[in-house]
Amino acid sequence: MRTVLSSTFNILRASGLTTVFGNPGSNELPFIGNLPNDFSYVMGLNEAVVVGIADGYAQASGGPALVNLHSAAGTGNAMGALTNAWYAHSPLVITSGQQVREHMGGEAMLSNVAATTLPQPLVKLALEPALPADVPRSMAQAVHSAMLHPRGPVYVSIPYDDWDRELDTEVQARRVRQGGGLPAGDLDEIAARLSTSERPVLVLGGDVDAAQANALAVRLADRAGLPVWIAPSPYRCPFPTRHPRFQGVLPASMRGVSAALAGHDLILVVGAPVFRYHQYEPGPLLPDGASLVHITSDPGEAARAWSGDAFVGDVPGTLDGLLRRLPEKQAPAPVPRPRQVLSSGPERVFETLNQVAPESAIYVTESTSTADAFWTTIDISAQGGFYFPAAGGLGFGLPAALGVQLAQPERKVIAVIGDGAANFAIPALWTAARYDIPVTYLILQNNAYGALRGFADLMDIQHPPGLDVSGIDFCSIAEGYGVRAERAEAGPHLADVLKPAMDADAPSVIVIPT
Ligand SMILES: Cc1ncc(Cn2c(C)c(CCOP(=O)(O)OP(=O)(O)O)sc2=O)c(N)n1
Ligand SMILES: [Ca+2]
Repeated sequence: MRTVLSSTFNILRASGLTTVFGNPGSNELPFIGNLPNDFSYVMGLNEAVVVGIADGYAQASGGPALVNLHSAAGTGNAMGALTNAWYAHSPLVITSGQQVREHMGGEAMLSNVAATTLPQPLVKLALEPALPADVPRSMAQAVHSAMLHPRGPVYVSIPYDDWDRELDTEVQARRVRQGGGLPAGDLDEIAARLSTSERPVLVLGGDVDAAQANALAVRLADRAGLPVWIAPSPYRCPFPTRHPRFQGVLPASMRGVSAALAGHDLILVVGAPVFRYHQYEPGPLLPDGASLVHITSDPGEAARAWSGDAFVGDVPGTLDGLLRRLPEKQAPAPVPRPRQVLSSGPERVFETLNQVAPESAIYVTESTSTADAFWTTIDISAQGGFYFPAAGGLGFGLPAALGVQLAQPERKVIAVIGDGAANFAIPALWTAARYDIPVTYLILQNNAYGALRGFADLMDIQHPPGLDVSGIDFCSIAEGYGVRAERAEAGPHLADVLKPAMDADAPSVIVIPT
């Protein structure tokens, strides 16, 4: 018998969406209780964990991820994680169970009263089908919308009495393809501006890594002899950090960006907003004498940028188009930057990771005050080697590391989490143990919201409350969720602890006082 449920499963199967990341309520049982044998369910103990796992999975797999949340309360719990998914252009297909249609108007318990407005503005599309027969088509629309550039989360609220309704016709799975390369005239103009500028510089954003275009970016930098910066507040790593042209991550302020790029006459930004500033340090938007060309697949980023001429097109196609227009000559290799050997706790941790982590390791980080030390020290060369909460919303690292590991089982995922951030989604450790997902977690324990101490100084705010998070025994908490844990010092023997933990095919937590 053809039902809304069977037809929806056919649509999901055709889209490769056979893993459901969820946390259930009674509204969701008719859906998850009838999953076909080729579907699986990955549970998080709250919806922030569920969406964090799905976000990591979607980003690391390059495809959509299917989420199932419980009505309004579950959607509300997920909103923090959705801020990150939104800014990471993460294609999440979020379904939420709705009360039966007869109960909705009177707001019976577990009614999602404002289902299509509740997740706004953090979804591209929010649907609640007007009739049961439209659920399968709505699901197909949601999947295509999530995957069309600019990609992003979508939301479908489904009354739970829809699932067993019979359907007269089967909704057929459809293919939707999207073009997107820049017109030849635009590519000619950008290539000409690159060729005629005296001191051009390349600034790359996370969308380059999301588009699997790092190698194209390296070829462009080498061909045109460009120094390369990563755009402020990176959520992915678009360029090898040991490449001789790599200069570092741009400071996340107007004054900082202009100071770092001073002396360049053309700034070519690819796959990043212009720019994701963070700390407010007013100053010139561009250095004297500089012009900016901005390439993005997101019309919203193009429209709201503070400066530059923007071209909306897909990142790989544009990089490839520019390469075809630049002379074949290889610019002379620059002198490699001297490696700074730093000795503070976090730097020693990152140096140790360079020694023991495999080349293909993937870092998921959420340790805000150590970000500069991380980018100064860590070796990241492989595509898809780094994930950070795109909106800075804490509670990403612990669950997203699980999603990344599920999507990339052949690569080692190492999560570096601040002792403050760890508390925002600590129940993710239960999922790590339950599904035996072998992430190695490093919790850097400085007993403080270290980044906020820095901001308090920057903002000249004396001794604000709420920055002390001392007294947390993460080893007991981890063991309580079923994950092996130990403490280790950031010193010469750290490798002796990290190596066996990383080699073990099981999750582990290593707490490092810093
Ligand atoms: C959901 C959420 N809540 C609060 C914050 C504010 N916040 C907070 C609370 C930070 C402290 C992070 O402390 P940590 O221990 O994780 O890392 P550091 O000590 O290295 O800064 S950084 C920051 O922006 C946030 N970003 N996201
Ligand atoms: Ca901390």
